[in-house]
Amino acid sequence: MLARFSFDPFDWLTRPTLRNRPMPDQAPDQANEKQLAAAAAVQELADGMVVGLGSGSTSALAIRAIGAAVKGGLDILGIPTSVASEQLARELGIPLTTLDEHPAVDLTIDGADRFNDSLDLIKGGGGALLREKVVAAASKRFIVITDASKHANPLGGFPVPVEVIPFGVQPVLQRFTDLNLNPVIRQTAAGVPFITDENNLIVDLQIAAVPDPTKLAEQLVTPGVVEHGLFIGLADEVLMGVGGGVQRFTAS
Ligand SMILES: O=C(CO)[C@H](O)[C@H](O)COP(=O)(O)O
Repeated sequence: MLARFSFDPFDWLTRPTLRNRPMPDQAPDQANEKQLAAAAAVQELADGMVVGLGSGSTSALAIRAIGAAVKGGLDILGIPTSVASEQLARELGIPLTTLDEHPAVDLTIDGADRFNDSLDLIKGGGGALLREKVVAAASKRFIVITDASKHANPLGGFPVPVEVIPFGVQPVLQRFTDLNLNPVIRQTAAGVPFITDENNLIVDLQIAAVPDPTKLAEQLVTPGVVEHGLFIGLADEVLMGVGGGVQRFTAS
């Protein structure tokens, strides 16, 4: 029988769900950095665009700014990457569409849990990585918005989420344990497994650093895994709020 729990330095992450996740305590600077990055990304929108709407607290700020722009006359269609983002976009009156109607997305704006100088990302802290990756991969341009705490070389300092079908979770846990990846099934505040918008489980790999994201991504491909939170070669730019401004990282 696999041990399901060990010391969890990311305990806050494993408890709440995306839908009811309280914002972890964040310094005013961090909140301001997120706001600056979100506002800068929204400047890139233009009439007629199909826009991927990311998930998480930074994306929510961008969605709010998009909602205000739409009220002011901006003519776009949004494709949300989670149920939570869809609810927020609807509340704000942002017209929505689907990948069935628009399989090519002009621009997606989404947050990240970590990024490195190569613009490899760890995503899925909110459990929305599957839809996020589908939308990012369908996008002509993918802009990531973060505060300064998300920049990490090597990539790491945050668990790598993996979305797994419930039927296959035990063999997947066994494989990841054999690879010394310290897998833990994500739990909600109520102590039951977190269920994604696609009705799967999230297994968080509690590893300190990901010096070779491509190698780890290859190791994660095994039956039962639907997708993982390593976004490699997808981001075109990261807009990182830092201090009172925005630092722009571009893919080389
Ligand atoms: O990948 C994500 C959700 O699945 C989020 O983009 C990521 O967790 C960043 O969230 P926040 O902006 O709240 O820090």
